[in-house]
Order: sequence, then C-alpha cells, then structure tokens
Amino acid sequence: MRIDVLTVLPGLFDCFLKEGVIGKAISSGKVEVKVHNIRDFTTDKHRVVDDVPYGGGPGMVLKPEPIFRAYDELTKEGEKPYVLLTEPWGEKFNQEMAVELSKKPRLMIICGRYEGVDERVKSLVDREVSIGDYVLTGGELPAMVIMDAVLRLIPGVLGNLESLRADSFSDRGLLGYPNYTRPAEFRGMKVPEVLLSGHHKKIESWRKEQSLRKTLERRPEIIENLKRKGLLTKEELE
Ligand SMILES: N#Cc1c(-c2ccc3ccn(Cc4ccncc4)c3c2)n[nH]c1N
Repeated sequence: MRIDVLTVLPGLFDCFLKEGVIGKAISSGKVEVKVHNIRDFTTDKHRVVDDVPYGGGPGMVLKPEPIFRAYDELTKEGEKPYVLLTEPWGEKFNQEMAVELSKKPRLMIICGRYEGVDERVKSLVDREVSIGDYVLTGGELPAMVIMDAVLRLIPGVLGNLESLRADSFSDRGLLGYPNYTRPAEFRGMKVPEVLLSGHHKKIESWRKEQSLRKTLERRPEIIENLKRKGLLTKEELE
C-alpha cells in the first residue's frame, strides 16, 4: 500500500513514521508513506497556503490551488488514490472503515488546518472522515490515527500471531480481553488461575468471554450490531 499525505505541518509526522510497528513497516518496504508539504505546491514567493474566508468570519481557510496542484502532480502516474479528508464533522472512523481502507492499493489523506480547506477541495475527496466528537486544531493527528489503524492490518506488518488475534476480536469491534504478565501475584492482586493453567482451549474461551462481557457492559451497541449482521457465533450468543 502507498499513502500520500498532504499537510502544511509535515514535521508532525516525523516520529510517527520512524518509530514502532509503523516505522518498521515503512523501513522494510512493506508499506510506502510519503508526506508532502502543501507549501511546496505554491507558486508565489511567500508560499501562501491560506487566505481569509469569503463572507467574513474568524480564522483562515486553506486555499484550493496548492492542494489541487499537489493532487495533480501526485496522481500523474500510477493508480489513482482513494482520497480521504480529515474533518471534525466527517464520517466517524471505526474498525470496519479501517478494514475497508486497508484493502485499497493507494490512499491520499488531505490534512486541513486553520478553519479547514476551501470547499472546492472536496471535489477531489472520496470520503470525509472524523476520528471523534471532539475538536482538534488540525487534521494531522487524525491522519496518523487512521494510518496506524489501517497499516497494522496490512499482511506482514504485525506478524502472524498478532494478526490472528486481531481477526477474531478487534476487527469485529469487540473490546479486548484483560492482559497479565509476571509476577503471578502483585500487591495481593493475583493473575486469574486459568491463565496459569497452560490449557489453551480454556484460556481462549476465557478471553473470548471476557471480551464479550466487557463489550456488552461498555459498548452494548457493538454486540447488537454484530448480532444484526450475524457476526456472533452461537456459543458467543449464549
Ligand atoms: N478528523 C478530525 C477532527 C478534527 C479536525 C480535522 C481537520 C481539521 C482542519 C482544521 N481543523 C480545526 C477546526 C476547524 C473547524 N472547526 C473546528 C476545528 C480540523 C479539525 N477535529 N476533531 C476531529 N475528530
């Protein structure tokens, strides 16, 4: 997969693209992520990317020209990307969307700033996406959240064991099971016996029960949604 990111703050992506699972996936060539400074696609000597809003009002708006120039330049060759625009009021990002996006060969993520992008930029966009009902200062952190959730699903990025775990739980949006590590008792708090038993079938069923119970308690709508889609097995429904 290739992802092109358009932003006026490319430096925000430096650590994200160098560290951890995502950094390894990029350095090993499993995925390709290129961050482009919208300012590099301006043509004036002051490299202006924003302007005051028509009709008045606070703040500035990202101009359409530099973004269109970047899009035209980056789509001259190769497969056309599926274009995302991060927006406070976009479609809510979730695991289902992450799975869908992970199957695209190429993505482009346009990150707004200030009051947002000129409305005409949306003629380039396939999906306006929000990561939640709270207000951020720009679209870069949402872009990193989306990339993290999508790239971890690319085969080989997480390694086999992890991707097996992911398929059975988080890809259906179920909450995770409790994790423990040594010591077996810490300040009077013991690790559940079943996890020390070495009985893999019992451990798996305990973890599935914990995940379903936590999901039912905290996010009952996820269980209802899975029931409606027939994505819960008979024993999971019991
Ligand atoms: N995805 C996502 C988001 C954003 C977000 C995304 C892009 C931009 C560009 C500019 N801003 C700042 C702004 C502009 C207008 N109104 C309020 C805030 C952004 C916020 N906020 N909260 C989310 N969940």
